[in-house]
Amino acid sequence: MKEYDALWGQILDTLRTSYSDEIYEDLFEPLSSVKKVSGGYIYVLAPSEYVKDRIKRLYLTRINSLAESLYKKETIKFKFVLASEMVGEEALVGPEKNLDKKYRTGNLIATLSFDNFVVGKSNRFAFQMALKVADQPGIVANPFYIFGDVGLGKTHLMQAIGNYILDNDINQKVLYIKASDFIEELADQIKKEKMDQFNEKYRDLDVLLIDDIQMLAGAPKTQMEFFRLFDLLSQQNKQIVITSDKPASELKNIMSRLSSRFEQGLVVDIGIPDLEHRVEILRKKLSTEAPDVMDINPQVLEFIASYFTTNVRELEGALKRVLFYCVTNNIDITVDTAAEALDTLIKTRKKTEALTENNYDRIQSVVSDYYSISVHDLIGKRRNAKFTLPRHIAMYLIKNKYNIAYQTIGALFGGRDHSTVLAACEKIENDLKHNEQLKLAIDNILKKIDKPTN
Ligand SMILES: Nc1ncnc2c1ncn2[C@@H]1O[C@H](COP(=O)(O)OP(=O)(O)OP(=O)(O)O)[C@@H](O)[C@H]1O
Repeated sequence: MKEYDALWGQILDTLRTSYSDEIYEDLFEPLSSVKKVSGGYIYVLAPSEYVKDRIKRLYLTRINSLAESLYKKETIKFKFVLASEMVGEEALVGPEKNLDKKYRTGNLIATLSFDNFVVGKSNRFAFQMALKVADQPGIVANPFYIFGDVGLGKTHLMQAIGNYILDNDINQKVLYIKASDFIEELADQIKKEKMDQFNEKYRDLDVLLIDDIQMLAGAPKTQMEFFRLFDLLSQQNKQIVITSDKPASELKNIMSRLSSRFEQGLVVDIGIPDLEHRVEILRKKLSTEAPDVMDINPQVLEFIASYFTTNVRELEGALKRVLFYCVTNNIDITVDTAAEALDTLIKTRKKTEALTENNYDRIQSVVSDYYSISVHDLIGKRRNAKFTLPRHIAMYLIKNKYNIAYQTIGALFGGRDHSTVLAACEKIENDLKHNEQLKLAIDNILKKIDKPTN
């Protein structure tokens, strides 16, 4: 068994260097060690259907080819299974469940529905409107534009619209696509001179769901093509749903006739869920993914929700980690064991949060130093040019370096609102085009910010 563990360790090391930290942490890190070797297969426990399914669809071929090149003694392949499938030998070696049941036509994932979308203050309006759009596609709001920060449920809501429409009328031609895949597909079809096929596929749709539209930035050809498609579909009242990480007016490098079209319909945002809402999301996840531990102490859920505050994907990941940790170690799920399971994650989060917060502080202190004013005045209310220029520069630098929401930056400057920060950043950006002195000042400030402090 040891040599199979070593092989699996080697494969994990290779995967860690091949994929982004996010993919590694989300999919590979939660996998266990080798559980069993039988019939030419190495069995590894996956913590959830989600991980198992993604590994199988996207990474199994790569894992097996790594196994082939690293292990020469015999042909050996990997299988990823859930703990529940490990109970009976037969369940393991018997025919696999049809995982594709989870997927349906048009790239839709059947499990992303309105039913399991937990509603709270931060997403209530978006949810209510999504339901109306799904009920009367092409009529209520077209396009329907959903924006919000990473991992807050935009894709879930968009997919739920698609699923609902298909549930009502199986003949509807619904397609979900990520904007980055749309760019790739278009480039590919142009290369293969198959634009007819491309047009046929997209212009024939009843419902187009396009995810992460900000990815079209800097792809002018795709934007032109998308613009044509958008006009064609909307003229025929075909429903278009768009998601983005920012409001349409803040999209950069997207042609304005396109972004202004996005605002013609209805724009909704999804915010950060509060504690109660986050606990509810965890409870819902438990009820679908681990119903046998539904009687878990509510304090465990509160504990997890109190640390993972800004991203539902991370929140879910933390819950999965706790479940997996306790199941594999055969221990009760308590606040203490949850803390043990999440120890490294929580420490890393604290470190990055502290680091980033300090960096905002650092920008503020370097800028105030440079202009010989106090940080108090930099973030304060006084409005003469002596204070406003450095203030605007500091806001601009924080936005450019960390790309955090304007609202968040406003909070760092005495609770100023989103539009004040936006105007300040735009002003500096415009001035930089012709003001050499400003450019020089910002270059110097940046050098000071980047200089290591002891
Ligand atoms: N309100 C909610 N209720 C239940 N699950 C949710 C909710 N919000 C988010 N999730 C879950 O959180 C995970 C991340 O959500 P989703 O992928 O929709 O985020 P996103 O906003 O599209 O993120 P990104 O910007 O990275 O594309 C998904 O598993 C989704 O099902």
